[in-house]
Amino acid sequence: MNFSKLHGLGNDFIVIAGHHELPTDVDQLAIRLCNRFFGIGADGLVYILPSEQADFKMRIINSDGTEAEQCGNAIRCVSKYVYDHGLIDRTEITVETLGAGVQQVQLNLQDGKVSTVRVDMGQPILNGLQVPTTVDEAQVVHHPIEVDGREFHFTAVSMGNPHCVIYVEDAVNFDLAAWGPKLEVHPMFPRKVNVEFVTVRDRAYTDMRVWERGAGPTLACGTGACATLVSSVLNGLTDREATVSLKGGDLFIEWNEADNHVYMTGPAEEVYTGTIVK
Ligand SMILES: N[C@H](CCC[C@H](N)C(=O)O)C(=O)O
Repeated sequence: MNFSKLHGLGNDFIVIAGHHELPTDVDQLAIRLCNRFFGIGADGLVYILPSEQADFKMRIINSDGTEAEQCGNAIRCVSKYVYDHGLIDRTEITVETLGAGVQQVQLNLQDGKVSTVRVDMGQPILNGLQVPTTVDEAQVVHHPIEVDGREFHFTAVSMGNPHCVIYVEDAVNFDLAAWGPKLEVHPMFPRKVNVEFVTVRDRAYTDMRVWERGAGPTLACGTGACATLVSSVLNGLTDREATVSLKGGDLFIEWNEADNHVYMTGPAEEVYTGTIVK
């Protein structure tokens, strides 16, 4: 079975196209192939499948075998793959996702290949029970949460997948491993959660480091960057357009006031193609 290895700011994926449905053991396949010593190594396994409501369907399986409803960096990688590999010849395409509906995607070319991608990530979900969290409020903003005797305050945002955004003094040097795993599985999040630690530098620039649900510390998280911008607007900390600077690089995020949609712009790169022999 052939695959391609692509990444969005170092958040990397094994991409498989040409199938009509997920293999029944896709969870075990993702665990095996994403292993960075015994497999190919990646944060996730992505299938490009046919769709009845969009140009393509994307399914994303985390490296722990759990399926995610949406993935911002992966949708940019999928969009690059289908254009660069000649599966489509348009630069405005649509991609069906499991948990965020059909997304409009704009491809920006350089020397005939996709260099950056602008994705309409849809409307953020802010209702506490719908994110989901156990907090029954219309919006969960600066809400207290305690882990191991330390109190944080978080803002909950879903981009199809759940996010917990926490503001800290120095996100770049924050001890992700100490607190990320505990918050990921906190009982306040019925479907677990992606955790973003953020430091706002000014109204158009934030630093963010992420502990991802089902994948751990990644170099970048597209949906997490969208959640960070939405949270920062709700907390009065940034304007509706800002750069979210991640360990792997920068994403430009806009939360459009007119249509309430969040737009994410960033790169996607293909590193190699290969064949899975077992
Ligand atoms: N681990 C995430 C899925 C990948 C999201 C991230 N890689 C992105 O770019 O949005 C989850 O379980 O919700």
